[in-house]
Amino acid sequence: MLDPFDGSLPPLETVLAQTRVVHLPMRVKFRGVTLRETALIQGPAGWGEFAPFLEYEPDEAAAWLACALEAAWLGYPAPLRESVPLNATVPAVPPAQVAGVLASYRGEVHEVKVKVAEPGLPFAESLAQDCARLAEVRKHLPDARLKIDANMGWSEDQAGQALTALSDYDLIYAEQPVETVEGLAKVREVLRSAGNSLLIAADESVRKAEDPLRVARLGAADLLIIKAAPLGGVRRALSIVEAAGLPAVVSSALESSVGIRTGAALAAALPDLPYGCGLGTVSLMSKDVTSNPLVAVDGQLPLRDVEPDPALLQELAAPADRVAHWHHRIRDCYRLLETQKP
Ligand SMILES: O=C(O)CCC(=O)c1ccccc1C(=O)O
Ligand SMILES: [Mg+2]
Repeated sequence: MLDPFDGSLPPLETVLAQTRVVHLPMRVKFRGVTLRETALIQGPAGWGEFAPFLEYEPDEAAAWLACALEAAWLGYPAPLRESVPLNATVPAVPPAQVAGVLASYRGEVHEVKVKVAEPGLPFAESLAQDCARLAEVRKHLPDARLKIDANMGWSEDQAGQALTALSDYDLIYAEQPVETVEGLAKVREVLRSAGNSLLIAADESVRKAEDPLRVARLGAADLLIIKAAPLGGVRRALSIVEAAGLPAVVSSALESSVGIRTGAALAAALPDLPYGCGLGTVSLMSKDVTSNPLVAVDGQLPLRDVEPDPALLQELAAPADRVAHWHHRIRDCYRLLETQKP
């Protein structure tokens, strides 16, 4: 694995001493989360964010720590652009809430990603809700580019049906309709045989895969969704995109403005950026660690550093038992990174 630290991580005790754990309340529930718990780490190059979801074990979370340490100790590769085009993200909300979500994005919205296939409902009902949600977005934004994210929520048969129905909303791509790489390839093939040119994007098949390049090798997707943290940092994510040879869209992992800044650095360093990136999720939160949140205006996210506000870090600070839990996570992940050293 590419190791930007060249075998020498910053000392663990320094990392722990420079870590702040915060609670960020969500405006709307997203991926089942109403309160986002995340750790911010300050190093000589700036701030990094360590935000693996609570259920992630160290084997998965270690890459997220590598990303945070890279941001805080090494900084970012040179940017190729000064701002990054974004999509607005609409969680799986009822149609009546769509206007409110869209209103939380500042200025014009040109591209929207809509979450579909929310777990917990029978397929037909969930598809009817997805159609209603997309129709509502289309009603408010007749000219926007729309895309969907199913987060592996469909079987192959369901995906064929759902994508055929949802193609009526003129989508630019569908993110991770099914779970497996083979499934993505099959769904894509079925669509093509039916004369449907809807593009397929791989997300979980890249960020949760042992081999993130398998999707590209098997021709299972038309584009990749990439996230800096689960891929082990900006430099490693860039090398994966280069090796894959597919267009890429950078997306958030529901971080504060600090983690969004890392995503922006990744997006800004990509030679090609054909779609809006999913880095607008700060707008789905009601609090942030800075009074100057890294949000897009008119769909463009400016590339700038983010400095958490000490008063906000204090106000949003997680209780002591949660801090102890995150120190534990960091220790476990750090040990794994040490053993993964080349
Ligand atoms: O891509 C976006 O528009 C927002 C980010 C997003 O959807 C997301 C955020 C956290 C975890 C997973 C995902 C995902 O893309 O599946
Ligand atoms: Mg996704």
